[in-house]
Amino acid sequence: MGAVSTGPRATVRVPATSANLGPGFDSLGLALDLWDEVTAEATSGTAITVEVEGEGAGTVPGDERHLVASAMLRTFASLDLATPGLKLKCRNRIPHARGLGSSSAAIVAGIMLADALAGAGLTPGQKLKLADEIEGHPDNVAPCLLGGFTIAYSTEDGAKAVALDPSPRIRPWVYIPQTKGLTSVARAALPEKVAYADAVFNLSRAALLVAAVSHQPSRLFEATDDRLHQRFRASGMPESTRLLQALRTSGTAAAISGAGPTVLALAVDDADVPEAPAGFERRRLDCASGAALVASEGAAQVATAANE
Ligand SMILES: Nc1ncnc2c1ncn2[C@@H]1O[C@H](COP(=O)(O)OP(=O)(O)O)[C@@H](O)[C@H]1O
Ligand SMILES: N[C@@H](CCOP(=O)(O)O)C(=O)O
Repeated sequence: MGAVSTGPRATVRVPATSANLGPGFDSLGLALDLWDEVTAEATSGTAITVEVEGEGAGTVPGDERHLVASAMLRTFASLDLATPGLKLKCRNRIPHARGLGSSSAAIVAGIMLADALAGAGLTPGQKLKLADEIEGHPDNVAPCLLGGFTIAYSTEDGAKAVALDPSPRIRPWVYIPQTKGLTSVARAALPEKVAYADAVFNLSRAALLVAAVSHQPSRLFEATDDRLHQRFRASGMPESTRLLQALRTSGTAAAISGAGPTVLALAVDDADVPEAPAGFERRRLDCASGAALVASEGAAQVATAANE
């Protein structure tokens, strides 16, 4: 087993993401222009400390159980490297447990930081595979890593993805509620089986969505409809469900963002979207590029399975 030297420091920025986009359950996702920034330093000893500013301050763990730290540990282990002491500083802007991919952003940040501190040179495909293994579904980690609009899929060799440029005419809006909802809880509400007709419905809408997001935004309203997951989760997020119905009744292309409870609306050009109801904050966000290493110093390249 190798070791990471003491002293290297790296900073990454990772975007929020909106997964599913209606019909593309566990596959489609969009990177959004709202970022967490995390700095990690390898220190002597084995202590792991985490300082958090913004979202999650005072609530997320300050030790190795912190999601960025645990993703780093997992990455070092996959590289057959002993974990060094770690000092993490997180500046968080992505709201937690709202369906905007905060956990995927934390996981991607951890993988990228461990890769940078170790000088391992993991490829985007290797990072995606590892991120999916940690997160359990690939649709947020793919746009977080690759940016833009992504189609992610699972294979026997792990998750893979294709990234496409969303049409520049698309303007994402998010309606973020004050109430939280954990993805694990929303996943537990899903049935084991779905009706064949509903599967066919979603297949056609997900395929249409790829065309609509890429170059035919006039189809977005029809393309964001879903029959596989939103209805089963509705009782767990009644206010978001009411908002979703109101938006769609007004002709706005809208879906639950990820597992909710944020609602995503995709407007075209400068079309107006309805005001937020009480209890929600409405924000206009641009589509975004993927996670980036913004600073790195002192990492010596070590021999690992990734670069041998
Ligand atoms: N930046 C972060 N640092 C530490 N933990 C985080 C971070 N982001 C998310 N988490 C953990 O993940 C949980 C939310 O994950 P999840 O239920 O998947 O919702 P979402 O990813 O949609 O925000 C948080 O309650 C927190 O425990
Ligand atoms: N496909 C997943 C997406 C979860 O996204 P998140 O942002 O809510 O973590 C699901 O719908 O469960």
